[in-house]
Amino acid sequence: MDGYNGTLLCYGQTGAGKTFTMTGGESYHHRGIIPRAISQVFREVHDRPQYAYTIRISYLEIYNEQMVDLLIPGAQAVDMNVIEDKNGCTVKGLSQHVATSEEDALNLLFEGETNRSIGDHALNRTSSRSHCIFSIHVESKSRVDSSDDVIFSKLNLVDLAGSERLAKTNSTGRTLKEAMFINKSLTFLEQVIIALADKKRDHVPFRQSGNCNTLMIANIWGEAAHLEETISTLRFATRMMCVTNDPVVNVQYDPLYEPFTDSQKSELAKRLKAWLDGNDDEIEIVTLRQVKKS
Ligand SMILES: Nc1ncnc2c1ncn2[C@@H]1O[C@H](COP(=O)(O)OP(=O)(O)OP(=O)(O)O)[C@@H](O)[C@H]1O
Repeated sequence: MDGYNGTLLCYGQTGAGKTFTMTGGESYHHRGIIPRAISQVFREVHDRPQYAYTIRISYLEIYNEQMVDLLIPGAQAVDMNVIEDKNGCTVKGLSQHVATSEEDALNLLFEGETNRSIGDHALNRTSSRSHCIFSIHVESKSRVDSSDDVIFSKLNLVDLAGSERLAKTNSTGRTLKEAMFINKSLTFLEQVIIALADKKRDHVPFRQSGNCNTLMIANIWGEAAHLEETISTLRFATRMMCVTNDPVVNVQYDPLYEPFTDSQKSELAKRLKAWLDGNDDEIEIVTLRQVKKS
């Protein structure tokens, strides 16, 4: 709520409880981190009337190396690119939906959930076959001070697909192909974390994401049969703990609040008068907002 980006991700072997942690079980009592985060965000919005907040939601799935917008009905892999700007990485083309209440945001979560790719294998009947990123975009502006600063931040809630030993999941055909993509992308993630954790390395094999508070939840399946996977997850978590980050607040100047020159003011006054007289219907809400400010 204060302008820092945050990422929370669940990592671990298939069936260890990542989706259960992130989204939750069927009852309200077992709701996961995403619905809890949504509640908390709207509670904070309510408790901070001195700020005007706009909350937007996006829900991205990465399935077999293709990006899918889960909030577009009949979601297909559409044209989206990852672009990097000073606020970090953004997916261009991914839809963002304004949520004015907790209920709106939960509906978007459920809508996205129904579009997710789920498969069935020996270790999990409802295994996520993709990586999913539910993002809460927060934009805020003070209502009380005269500053024109707008603060942006983003909370990414990430449910990674599970790492899996192909022999254990008896995967064949489509499930096998998915598993190979999942394992490949998790290997890339591991390489990035190893590089970020190693202070002596100056090359990181991906974009440096930099300004994000990051928390990883390591999900394990605590049975002897899964000891090997548990050790591998804990080893990865240990590496993750060595990564340091330097989060910053994302502030931008709102160009809509640029002060007007005298000639712009008189032009606006003329157009406003015409609009009030019913002779000019081209004035938009944005213009009225500018006028109010000036
Ligand atoms: N703490 C828990 N309490 C009760 N049930 C749980 C718990 N954790 C996981 N489960 C159940 O175990 C099963 C597997 O969990 P889940 O689908 O969350 O695993 P996952 O790590 O997301 O697996 P995958 O990587 O294959 O998607 C689900 O039926 C889930 O409801």
